[in-house]
Amino acid sequence: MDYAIELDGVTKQYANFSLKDVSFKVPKGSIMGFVGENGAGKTTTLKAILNLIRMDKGNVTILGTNRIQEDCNIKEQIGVVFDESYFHENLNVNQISKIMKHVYKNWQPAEFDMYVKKFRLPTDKVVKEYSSGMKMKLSIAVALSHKARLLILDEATSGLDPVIRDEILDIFLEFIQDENNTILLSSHITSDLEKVADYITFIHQGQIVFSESKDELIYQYGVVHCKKEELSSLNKKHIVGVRTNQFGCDVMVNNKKELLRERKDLTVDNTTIEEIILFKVRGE
Ligand SMILES: Nc1ncnc2c1ncn2[C@@H]1O[C@H](COP(=O)(O)OP(=O)(O)OP(=O)(O)O)[C@@H](O)[C@H]1O
Repeated sequence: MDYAIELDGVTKQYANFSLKDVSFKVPKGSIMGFVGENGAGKTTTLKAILNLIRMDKGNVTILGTNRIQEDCNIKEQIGVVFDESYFHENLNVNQISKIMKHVYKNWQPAEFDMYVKKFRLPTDKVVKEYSSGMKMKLSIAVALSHKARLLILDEATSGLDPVIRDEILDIFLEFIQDENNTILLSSHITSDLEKVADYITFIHQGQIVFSESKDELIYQYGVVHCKKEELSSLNKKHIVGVRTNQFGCDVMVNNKKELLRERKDLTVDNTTIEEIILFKVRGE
């Protein structure tokens, strides 16, 4: 398989936080959803990928190079959206388009105008008069208008209303119809990722908990409801987390097919990405 991004043992130590030995791969032609709680290390990981911070250890290969800082051609092929706006506050969209022509060799003014209309961005206002959602849409419009092959988006859809979020998710799905295009998208909104992601990488306290195909996760994981006294009879190797309540236990398992082969008496319910994450983080 061809990969757009490969992280191998990426480590970064801050005073009160460390990214520990982070390794995962983003296959070309796919959307990878990157999830984790506030402060789990998502932005730090994305910055390490883009060489915006210096890693203590590890290696990142992005679009085939591990020297992104020296490779302007590769930089041109990456569209980046972080949650802060990086456009000058006194510019309007027409002025931004003129500037971008000098930043990107492949700047597409007509495509940019199309996104400006689609995202209903006001052309008569300057950036400082934009709402935070408008600023986010502007960043996404720019990222999509220079023939990028890879989009790296940090919480890019989080501040947007459901209608425009849905439109943008459809644009992302369209973008990866070209199998050379890839998206790495961090988000708290797991329903968005359930809609568009092919793979999910979950980071918790600076460490990767899993990086797997979304369909496999949903197909393999499930929830067993049982009485507390039945818990010890379940094969431990399948158990990811347990939550007890006044009626009994909910048990997240990671191989429902095998468990059902071993225990024909059990019923295993289907689950969601959100539930898997909650069990991993908050399960006993
Ligand atoms: N430059 C820095 N110096 C010291 N600590 C930092 C620095 N940048 C980030 N951190 C710490 O690293 C941890 C992870 O931050 P990061 O922004 O990567 O999390 P995140 O998963 O993106 O969170 P959120 O979902 O809230 O954006 C936090 O505890 C943060 O305070």
